[in-house]
Amino acid sequence: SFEYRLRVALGPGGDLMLTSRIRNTNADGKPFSFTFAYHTYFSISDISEIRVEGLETLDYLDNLQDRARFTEQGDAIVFESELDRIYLGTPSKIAIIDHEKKRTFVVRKGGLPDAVVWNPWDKKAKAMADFGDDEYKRMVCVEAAAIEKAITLKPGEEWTGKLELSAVPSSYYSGQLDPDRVIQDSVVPEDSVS
Ligand SMILES: O=P(O)(O)OC[C@H]1O[C@@H](O)[C@H](O)[C@@H](O)[C@@H]1O
Repeated sequence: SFEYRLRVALGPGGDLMLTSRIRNTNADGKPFSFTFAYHTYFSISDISEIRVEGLETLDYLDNLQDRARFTEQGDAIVFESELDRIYLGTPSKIAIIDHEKKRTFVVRKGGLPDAVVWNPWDKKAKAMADFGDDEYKRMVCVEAAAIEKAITLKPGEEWTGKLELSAVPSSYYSGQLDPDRVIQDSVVPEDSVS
């Protein structure tokens, strides 16, 4: 058995912080193992136009190919068909850049080494009962996760997994891959950036 506690905090600027704590409450001395993902869906202008940055050059398991392992080759993730991947050993910040809406979502995480990126595209969207046929065009799912290596807790041990989501106004400058810079540069006029 286990105890799960979720702390939800909304910051003054609208940032959302989720803190999950899971404790093994087994009385019989047995360990408890689990995998974890915050299934966060982001509202975007157009799935064909956005980029996900921060996962380039990383290895991923492809859920559409029996979790075969590949290495990301692009300088950002772009979407042109169904995609369902588990990126491994990811940095603590990932950016979802929506040029059309001039908005960047920044995902910050702790205790969660992996990141799932998912969009069902048209065929799977049609097959899902709780998902509109066209809704895949305006969403992307980026999940802070611990999947490749299950977390194992001894009795009494506790694990903490944190997620922080923020939306910042932004223009996308080609080649700007660091989410830190996206935040800092978001107020800099476009013509002052080389
Ligand atoms: O409907 P949910 O629980 O948000 O899950 C959606 C997707 O979540 C992802 O984590 C999975 O990799 C996908 O295969 C799955 O379809």
